[in-house]
Amino acid sequence: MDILKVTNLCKIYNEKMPFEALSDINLTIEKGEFIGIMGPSGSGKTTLLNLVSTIDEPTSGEVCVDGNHPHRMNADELALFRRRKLGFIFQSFNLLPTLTVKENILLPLTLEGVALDQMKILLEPIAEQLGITPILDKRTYEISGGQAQRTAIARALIHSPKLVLADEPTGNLDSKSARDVMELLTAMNKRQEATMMLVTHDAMAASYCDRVVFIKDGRFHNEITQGGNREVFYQKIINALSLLGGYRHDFPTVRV
Ligand SMILES: Nc1ncnc2c1ncn2[C@@H]1O[C@H](COP(=O)(O)OP(=O)(O)OP(=O)(O)O)[C@@H](O)[C@H]1O
Repeated sequence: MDILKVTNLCKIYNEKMPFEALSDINLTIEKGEFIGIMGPSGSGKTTLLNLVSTIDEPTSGEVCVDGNHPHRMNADELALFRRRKLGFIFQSFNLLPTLTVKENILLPLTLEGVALDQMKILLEPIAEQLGITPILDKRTYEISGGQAQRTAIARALIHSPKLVLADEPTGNLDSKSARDVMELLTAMNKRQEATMMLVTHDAMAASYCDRVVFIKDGRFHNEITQGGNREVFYQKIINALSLLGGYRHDFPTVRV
């Protein structure tokens, strides 16, 4: 079953000079799949994420999430669609500093008016799985980067969204925390059958995905699948990136 279907997606930015940032992108993500999107700087990854997350409008083409066409919705429908169907994980965590870890995680349920006892039932297992039960009452400035990202993952998943969108989730983490976060994301992907799309420059992070799609100059370039061995997949990703011809500094060749 398709959770995300992107059809002939194009984006032309139209400021002083029209610029085609995304051309004719087709992408299908099946239920439970964990997909990475990679490509050199300026290749259109953020543009694609912004169109799928409905932050921006396509020039042409379709985005379909779980049978819904968000770009055909009015503002109220779109707000509900984002809240119910999507989960977001950002490089900068985007937690609210005035709230505790627990309040941050519960935010999607609070907005939906979920009863307190139901919130507790949903919170306990996810906090346990992510190892953040002891810090639930802390404020976000009292926790580490790795703990902040685990909090953000809990918030993104607590309402069981159809599609989780992650934008460089390891970008602000040291390599140990980055690895921990990717292992947790993979575990949550498997356990909750959460469908995930991750945009990253980091080959280590991408090696946790089931499939990596490469884009270049706004166009689909190629894709590779993991096949069960993450170390081998990491090497395949590094090879694919070198063939893509991005700038050397784009792609850290460290850490498996
Ligand atoms: N608002 C905008 N107006 C005009 N051009 C834009 C706009 N946003 C992005 N672009 C251009 O579109 C292209 C794709 O940008 P995008 O941010 O999607 O790339 P990216 O692959 O995410 O890059 P990076 O890895 O550096 O974040 C780039 O050439 C960029 O300069």
